[in-house]
Amino acid sequence: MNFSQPIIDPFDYVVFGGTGDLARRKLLPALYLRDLDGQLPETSRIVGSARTDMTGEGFRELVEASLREFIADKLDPEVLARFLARLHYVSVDAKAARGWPELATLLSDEPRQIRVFYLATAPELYGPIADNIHAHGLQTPETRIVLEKPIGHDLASARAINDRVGAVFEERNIFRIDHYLGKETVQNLLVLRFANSLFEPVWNHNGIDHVQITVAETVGVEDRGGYYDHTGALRDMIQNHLMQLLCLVAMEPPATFDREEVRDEKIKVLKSLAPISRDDIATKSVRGQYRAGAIKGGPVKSYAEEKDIAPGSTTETFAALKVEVRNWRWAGVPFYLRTGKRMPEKVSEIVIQFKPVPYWIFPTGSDHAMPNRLVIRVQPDEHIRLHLWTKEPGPGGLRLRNAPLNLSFAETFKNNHMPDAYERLLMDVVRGNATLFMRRDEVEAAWEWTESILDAWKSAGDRPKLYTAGTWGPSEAVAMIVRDGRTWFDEQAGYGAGD
Ligand SMILES: NC(=O)C1=CN([C@@H]2O[C@H](COP(=O)(O)OP(=O)(O)OC[C@H]3O[C@@H](n4cnc5c(N)ncnc54)[C@H](OP(=O)(O)O)[C@@H]3O)[C@@H](O)[C@H]2O)C=CC1
Ligand SMILES: O=C1O[C@H](COP(=O)(O)O)[C@@H](O)[C@H](O)[C@H]1O
Repeated sequence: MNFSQPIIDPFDYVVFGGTGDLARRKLLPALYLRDLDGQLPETSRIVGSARTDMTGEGFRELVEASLREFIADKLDPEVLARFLARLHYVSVDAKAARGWPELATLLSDEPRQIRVFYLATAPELYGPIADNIHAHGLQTPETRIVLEKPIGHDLASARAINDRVGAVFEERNIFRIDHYLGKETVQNLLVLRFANSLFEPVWNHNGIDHVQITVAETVGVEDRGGYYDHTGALRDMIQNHLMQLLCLVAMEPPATFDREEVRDEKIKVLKSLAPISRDDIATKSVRGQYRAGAIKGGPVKSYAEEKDIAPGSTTETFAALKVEVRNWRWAGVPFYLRTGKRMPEKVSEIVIQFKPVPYWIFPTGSDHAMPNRLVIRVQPDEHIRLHLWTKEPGPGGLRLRNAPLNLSFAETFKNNHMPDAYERLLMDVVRGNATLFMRRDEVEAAWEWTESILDAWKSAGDRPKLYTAGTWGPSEAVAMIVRDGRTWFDEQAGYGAGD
């Protein structure tokens, strides 16, 4: 067993929605992996909860099957037995009285453990669950609540949830999760920017031409059509994950790594975003929806044919935006954002495109004089590549080649475990460390800005452009950036060489 992580304080983790997709695919495997790492104290318990009637034994079987499905290669029989023994199940209806007294009885066995209520349910249940926690006296001084994204459907519903949960829990005990903040490469953005002296002098409109943020997925909506069809890519991905990435790229250095200081700087970025109005949507936004196509050689159906999608749905499965951060540092530097389902590959990446040198002195290659570029690959094949011009070795003329300095996580940190984002975040909740979680004002500022786009699309009656599954979205997304004399970064296209 590897005790590489300090054991944390004993806890009871109550997962509402404990039988759902998120709990089975991410939360319970993450808790198992922390147990495997020796981080969970002996008395810590995990309580699954949902409306479905199920015995503790039934829940343990469900969880074991999930672990075998999602992390089979990490299963150790001794740890598995220990982990399963921590599991309990209580059938609770979030909106009714059923099950709450039983949950209270179970938790009262360990009144001194840190208590976490993780709400892996639809956001409409967050208010009722908070009320019931209060009504049944389940809160101790060391009780935290975790809210999954999306926090609401728009600004008004987000405020209503925040008000209702905030009436029961102090802000310091509310953990609004955005799992992108738990990704190693996303946390590393802060280290890259603020622990190295190299970048800061050019990390502004003097040194940077533009920024691209791409979060592409090969999957479609899978079994989540019911949720996705009234959500869409803007609400599902841009309002939260891409906004957080943008904040980490654009924020000012916080005075310390204190949670409030980091979050204070992020909110300033969100408040600097120029709204995208109805007049802007044609030039600054693209909505798309996939039609049938092929992913990695296999045919896939259209969005319209997926399960639980309303006939004639106009929900976007792809969105691209040109975003302006209106402040001194970023004046005139566009941030191009795009995200979509059924893209050719799963890749999340941030590209910082630097400006060219002021004058090209080399006799050849000027037509290829691609300026330096920093590529931060969030996932998969995590790496940071700084593309530089270099002399190609060899006799004769001076040949220039654009080649990357490559910091590959897999190679550089061969012996380190790359934890899943949820592993880190679930433990941060127990520790009471909210640095990597969103504060109320951040969520609301992100909604306020997102809503400007949703309103503009709605009032213009904007319909998504169809794109073939397995492509990079509608051609309008290419046109949006090409109009500015730029292109989306494509690593496969090569780095260019002058000769
Ligand atoms: N799945 C994912 O990859 C991600 C999901 N999320 C968010 O996490 C949340 C959960 O998503 P997901 O797991 O996919 O959803 P699922 O529909 O798979 O699961 C929902 C869970 O909630 C339970 N539930 C529903 N109604 C009630 C109720 N009235 N009282 C108590 N429990 C209830 C369900 O069990 P039962 O029917 O038995 O009550 C089930 O366990 C959503 O907000 C989603 O947006 C966020 C990021 C990624
Ligand atoms: O929050 C969500 O994120 C996933 C993508 O997460 P990743 O860690 O696999 O990049 C997305 O599929 C889902 O629709 C969305 O709700």
